[in-house]
Amino acid sequence: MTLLHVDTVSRFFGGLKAVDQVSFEMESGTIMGLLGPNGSGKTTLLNLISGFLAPSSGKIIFNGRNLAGARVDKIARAGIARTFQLVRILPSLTLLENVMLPAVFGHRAHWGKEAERVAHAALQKTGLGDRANASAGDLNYIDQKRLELARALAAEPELLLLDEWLAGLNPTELQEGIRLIESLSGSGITIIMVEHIMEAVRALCPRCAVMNAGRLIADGETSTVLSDKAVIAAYLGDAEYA
Ligand SMILES: Nc1ncnc2c1ncn2[C@@H]1O[C@H](COP(=O)(O)OP(=O)(O)OP(=O)(O)O)[C@@H](O)[C@H]1O
Repeated sequence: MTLLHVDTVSRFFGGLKAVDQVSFEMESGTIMGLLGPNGSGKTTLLNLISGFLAPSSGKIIFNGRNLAGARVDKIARAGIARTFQLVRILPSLTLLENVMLPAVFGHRAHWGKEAERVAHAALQKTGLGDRANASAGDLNYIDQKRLELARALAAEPELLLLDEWLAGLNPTELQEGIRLIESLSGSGITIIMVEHIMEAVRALCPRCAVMNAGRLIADGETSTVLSDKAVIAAYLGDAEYA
């Protein structure tokens, strides 16, 4: 079943085409890497899908409904959650309080004990289960990233958008992170992951799409896409192919 259809979506900032007529579809339960050089429009595209920005034109059809331009809270309720490149945890709250908020305001709008159960489950999945009452402000970098992911998972999304969630991890943490995303994907969540770490893309994503200067320049089987001339040129900055 098609879960997401991004249909000729564009977003301009003044004269800059940050996202330019991008189209793709995703089947439910699949995982896709979203690649591209710095400034190519990847985060803007995630912002458009998650409602942090409205598209200048085009449709974003999720579960059959066009969500283009809808408010962030409506999109979260519809079943889309995301992580941010710079983590957005609430340092003055406990880990549990951090994940309770999306459990309440996310896809299934839980209350009371049920919200607490979902929040605990999200902490458990990300390896923070035994620290629910610790202060988020005391976490080290990897644990902040885990909490950022737990917040997205507590919203119980059907579509999870990861914006360089693996960036900055050491080699051991990276392997743990890859296993964690693998298990999420195995549990049926549909995932788009913006990622620069090719090892992770190859390990996790049978499909990847590549952006350059706002346009989608490739979309297909990962090893084919990564050996595509235009993709290599985009990464190397060769205007002839890019
Ligand atoms: N709010 C904004 N206002 C103006 N320009 C913006 C805004 N957000 C992004 N841009 C511009 O849009 C283009 C695409 O940026 P975007 O952050 O989406 O790229 P990216 O592929 O995610 O890059 P990176 O890999 O460095 O995160 C860039 O030229 C950027 O400067």
